[in-house]
Amino acid sequence: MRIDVITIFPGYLAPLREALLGRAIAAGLVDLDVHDLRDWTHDVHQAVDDAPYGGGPGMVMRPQVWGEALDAVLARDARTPRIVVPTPAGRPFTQATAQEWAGAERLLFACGRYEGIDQRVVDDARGRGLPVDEVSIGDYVLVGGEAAVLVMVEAVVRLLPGVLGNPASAEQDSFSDGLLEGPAYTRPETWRGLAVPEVLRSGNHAAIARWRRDRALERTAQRRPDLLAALPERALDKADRAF
Ligand SMILES: Nc1c(O)cccc1[N+](=O)[O-]
Repeated sequence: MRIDVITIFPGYLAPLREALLGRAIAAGLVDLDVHDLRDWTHDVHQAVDDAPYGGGPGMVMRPQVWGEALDAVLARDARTPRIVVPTPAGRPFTQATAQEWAGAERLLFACGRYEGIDQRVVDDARGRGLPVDEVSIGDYVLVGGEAAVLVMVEAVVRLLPGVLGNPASAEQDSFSDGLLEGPAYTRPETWRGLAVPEVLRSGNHAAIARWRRDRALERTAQRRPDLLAALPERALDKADRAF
């Protein structure tokens, strides 16, 4: 997978070259290119924004600069990318989104700042038949899209074949089966007077699996009833319903 990121703060994306993601790049599973949007400005001040039409607070990122940057970065590789624009006005980014994007040959993240990118940049890309996703990682206000890119790239890259040491862990993660993960424990058996649930030390794998499923159902019902309501009928077996 090739990943391009266009931003006015390239240094913000440095963590993408650390740890698991860094190892995926070193192993050749991911090609990462981070581009400075200001490389496509032509004025001494390297201006990337301007006042919004219609007035109002803040500044809007200029279409000319973004258009040139996207054209140049698109031309760097023959593979057509899914263009991703992180924005509070986007559709929610979920584990399903990460799984969908993990199948893409190329992702191109366009990081907006200020009040966002002139809408015509997205409209022009879509008008040329390019897939553009405007997505949000959550209902809160960030200063720009870079933090969202760190989140989304990690969620996607960990799903790529060969990235995780144990692929099974991706299948057992929270959300992968539509439920939140239940509590986890490790040694010692008792810590500050708190003991590990006996079933987990029983060696009875069927009982352990049932206990874990019940804790996941319980936690999801308590913390994210919306996820439980969204589960397809077939996702809950008879034992689940008895829970
Ligand atoms: N929430 C937010 C924002 O305020 C600015 C850029 C991107 C996002 N987001 O992806 O959620």
